[in-house]
Amino acid sequence: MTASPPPSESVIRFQQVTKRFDPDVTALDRISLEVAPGEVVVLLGLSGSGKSTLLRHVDGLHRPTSGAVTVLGTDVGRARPRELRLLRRRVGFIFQQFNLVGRLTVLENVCTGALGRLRGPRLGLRSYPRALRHEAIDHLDRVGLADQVFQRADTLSGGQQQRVAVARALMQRPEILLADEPVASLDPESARTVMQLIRDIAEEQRLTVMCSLHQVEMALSWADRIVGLRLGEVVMEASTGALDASSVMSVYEKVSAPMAPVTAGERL
Ligand SMILES: Nc1ncnc2c1ncn2[C@@H]1O[C@H](COP(=O)(O)OP(=O)(O)OP(=O)(O)O)[C@@H](O)[C@H]1O
Repeated sequence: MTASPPPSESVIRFQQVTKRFDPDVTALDRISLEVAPGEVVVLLGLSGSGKSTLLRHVDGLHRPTSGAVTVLGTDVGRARPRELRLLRRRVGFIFQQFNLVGRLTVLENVCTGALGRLRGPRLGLRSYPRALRHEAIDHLDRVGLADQVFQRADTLSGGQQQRVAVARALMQRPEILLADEPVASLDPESARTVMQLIRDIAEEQRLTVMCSLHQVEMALSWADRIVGLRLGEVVMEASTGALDASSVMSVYEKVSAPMAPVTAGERL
């Protein structure tokens, strides 16, 4: 399959990146990838193919074993802890399980997205500056939850909780938005709503988005480009306009396990 031409100016660049967790587990295998500003990229692949590991390199939660990851000009492999903290402020992350604090209100959960911009810890909603609380309400309005601001987060539906997580990520004023299977726990209708919301906001704010998904049709209608991973390697990379569902399904071909050596005893 023909790879799309590399973007001229990239905000995310993987150069021959290998990640080993131990000598037996190669999670990423010589990955080279570039993502342009404002691009929306979906990672597809079987469970264990390396999607989460790749995403976690983009905000410096992992460092490469070899090769280089450069994100918004920061060399993730060489950055000092402080530089990584600064990078993480510029990168929002949305997770499958939302990761909200259930006993806090929706508004307070969203405010926590701004903690990287504030000095010192915060305790209670009123400890956040008023302007910031208003900013949080604006984001909740954008995700359609302005009437739920004082609800406890754990009383909301899964789709609503994920919209709160989107609002919380926006409080970071991110330049890159990462999403790791953001709709895997949602019913189809809520999944469509959340994905459309992320896409619309990404366009409005010119965010660069990298998202792992398991839904091929959704990926095709949603992304600008699809990157297919298998056993930590990029096995497909193309803009969605050049793809159909059957060509994408090749990413999911099972890799047959290596043949066990036949012992002399078995030959007899
Ligand atoms: N912290 C870790 N320590 C050891 N091995 C890990 C660690 N994180 C991931 N792995 C291994 O790396 C490989 C890739 O895992 P990863 O979670 O990136 O896959 P994935 O494509 O995101 O899977 P899924 O779709 O199930 O989330 C797997 O073999 C996994 O077991």
